[in-house]
Amino acid sequence: MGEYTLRCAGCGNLLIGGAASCPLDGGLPRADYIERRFNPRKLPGIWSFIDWLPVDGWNRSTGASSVTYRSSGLAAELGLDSLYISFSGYWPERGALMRTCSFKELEAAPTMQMLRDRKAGETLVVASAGNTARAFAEVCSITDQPLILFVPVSSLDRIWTTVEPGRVLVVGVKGDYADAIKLADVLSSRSGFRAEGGARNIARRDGMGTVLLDHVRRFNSLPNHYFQAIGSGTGGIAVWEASMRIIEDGRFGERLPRLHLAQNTPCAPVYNMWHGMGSEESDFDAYGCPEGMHDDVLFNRNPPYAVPGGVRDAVISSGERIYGIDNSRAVSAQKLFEMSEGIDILPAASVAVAALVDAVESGFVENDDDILLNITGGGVKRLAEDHSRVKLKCDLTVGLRDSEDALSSIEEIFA
Ligand SMILES: Cc1ncc(COP(=O)(O)O)c(C=O)c1O
Repeated sequence: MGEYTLRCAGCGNLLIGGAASCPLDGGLPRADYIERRFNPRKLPGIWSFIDWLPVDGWNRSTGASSVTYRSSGLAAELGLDSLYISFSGYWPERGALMRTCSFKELEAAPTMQMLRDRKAGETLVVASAGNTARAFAEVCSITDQPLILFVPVSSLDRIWTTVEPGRVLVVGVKGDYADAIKLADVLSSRSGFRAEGGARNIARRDGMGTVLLDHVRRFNSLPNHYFQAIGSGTGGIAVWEASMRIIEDGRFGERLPRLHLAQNTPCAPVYNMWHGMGSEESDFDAYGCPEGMHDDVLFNRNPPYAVPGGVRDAVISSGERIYGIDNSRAVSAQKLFEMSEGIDILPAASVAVAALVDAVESGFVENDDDILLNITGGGVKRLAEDHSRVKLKCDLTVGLRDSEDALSSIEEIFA
């Protein structure tokens, strides 16, 4: 089981009592696991990495892992010798069994297990524009844990499960993802509720870090490059942290994989900040963000960019770059991937493919480099061939200004 002490990812200060933030510099909490060797166990899915997950137990019915394979189709199109694809989604022919079809399932399963281990009986509160909500709804329905989801009304169509929905309350928010986060924050500050925590949630990060661990388990070394589409960038931080643990083991390489993180322009706060451009809310309002994005799940107004242990530290420490991908490049990349690999992918994932195409064209990667491309979601069409989906009904709709009565009634229901 993943025994650890909690430390600040910035200054290394020991954090007590599951702190979400370092009192000295505000840095992200990071699990410092007692186990220093990479030693996957004979357990199903992500639970095989249990020594580096902040959980005591595991649940056989949850925890589907990503699948890593060596590409031939896309690799040939791009002239790459060693392109590895990490696929999070549903593609049983490759062994990928994530029925909610995105890497958010890697976050949901250990988060719910950690909550169960704590035995505090709290109800988890999650704000999401889609894929995260779906992942948590599925996992909580399987594990029979209560969950409250705050989802922008425009994203409600994305909330479905492949099992009978459990104790999941769906709150439709009249507003965008940022408004959903504000309302979730208000509710989770009340007694009996717990915020999921976003980038500050170590279970979430270490769950996503298993993408890198699966690559190392299968191919016995760290890749030279890692490509991913980001909104908050938490997956990038997670892979950086997992890589540091692997390097400490000493058997799989000494160099951190270079992080190539990609955002969908013009709604791209991390890209703007990295390139020294303004990232004011008003800039994005002027573009009407997230409207018109190739995938609006990639828009996060407040990413953990400058916080100690956050995205900026990860990219500086690992080297490489943050890409701005416009819709037309993302559309072409999606077609290229689906045609060459033979599986449908979520639009968000195509932004990472476009970044890889850009890197190849610009000479940022060599043909014989080991490259890990994270396809963060896919297989929705493939899933429809095997499983039916249950759309979750919206239990109530609230706006930022008229939320108090609704929040009080939720408190009563879940008290
Ligand atoms: C499929 C997919 N890829 C990538 C991302 C970006 O993840 P993050 O916001 O953690 O950077 C998301 C976010 O929801 C997603 O759903």
